[in-house]
Amino acid sequence: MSDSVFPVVDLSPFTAGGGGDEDAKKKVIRTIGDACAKHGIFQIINHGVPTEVIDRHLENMRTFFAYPDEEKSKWKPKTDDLFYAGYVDMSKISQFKKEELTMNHPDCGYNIYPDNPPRLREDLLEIFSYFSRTAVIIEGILNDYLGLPPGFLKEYNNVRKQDIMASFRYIAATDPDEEKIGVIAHQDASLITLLLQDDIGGLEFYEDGKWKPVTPIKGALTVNIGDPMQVVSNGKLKSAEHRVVRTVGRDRYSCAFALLLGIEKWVEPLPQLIINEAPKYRRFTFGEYTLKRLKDLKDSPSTPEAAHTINSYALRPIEGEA
Ligand SMILES: O=C(O)CCC(=O)C(=O)O
Ligand SMILES: [Fe+2]
Repeated sequence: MSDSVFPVVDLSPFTAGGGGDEDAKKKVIRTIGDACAKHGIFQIINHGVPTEVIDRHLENMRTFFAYPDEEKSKWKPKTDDLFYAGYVDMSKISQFKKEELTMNHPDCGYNIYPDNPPRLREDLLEIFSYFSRTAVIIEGILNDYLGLPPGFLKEYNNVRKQDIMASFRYIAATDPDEEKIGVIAHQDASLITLLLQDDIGGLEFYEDGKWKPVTPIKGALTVNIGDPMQVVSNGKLKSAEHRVVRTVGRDRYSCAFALLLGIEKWVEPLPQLIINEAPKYRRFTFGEYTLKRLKDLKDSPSTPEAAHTINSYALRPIEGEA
């Protein structure tokens, strides 16, 4: 089904109506948890987001990003705040070779919905709510894999209004010899990220000294672990380093849904997970972490070592990492 090294997991025991059988659920928990411990990334099928909702979203984004600049510019963010919404041409302000349309959780109080293509707002709301449901299922699976009390992570991360969905168009490379990075290597600020990519490919994860591609599978979603999940799990689940490489002659469309913490939340190794081992990270608030990430994005640290990463919070050097 996929020649990628990352597992493809059938989520139907958790998504098919009527409740899956317990053994099938246990198997899924084990496979997903082991994948997160080893790679920090896996793909899912039968994840509960209907294929037609996914196809419609990609079609909407192809239509929207093809509009002239003056149309898209009508939907630019109105503030410079931490949280923004709407259309941004990242290639004009950063090293990212992409345009994006960002949507905050509908309850967050700040959103910008382009009025074309028609029904875009309803479609965005629909796919957002599907993604949210699937991400919370994965959070529950990881909760059980870690042996936490039932619903513990859901309770810890109990406010949903800071979640974000961003849809992207990566601009096709024109020359095989040009720099083809679309998004530089990074780890996510989410607990969990869901990624939808079209058939172009280009998403790569760094592991064992190599960049390894995630082969697109129609209708599948890629899931990766972000920094706060690595910390709360005391390093048991791995925040996966990834990047996007552009293709010559073809634009690439993708969409990321981030299950995020509130900025006031403390992030620290959970007490249940440090009974028999020392904590690997100091505690910090999600707000502190987010501000430092944003500063790096604006100021571009001169060396990779100067950049703020999750290792900045390590209490001692983490094995295998500089
Ligand atoms: O476009 C993609 O496939 C990945 C985007 C990404 O890594 C991100 O938004 O954090
Ligand atoms: Fe990412």
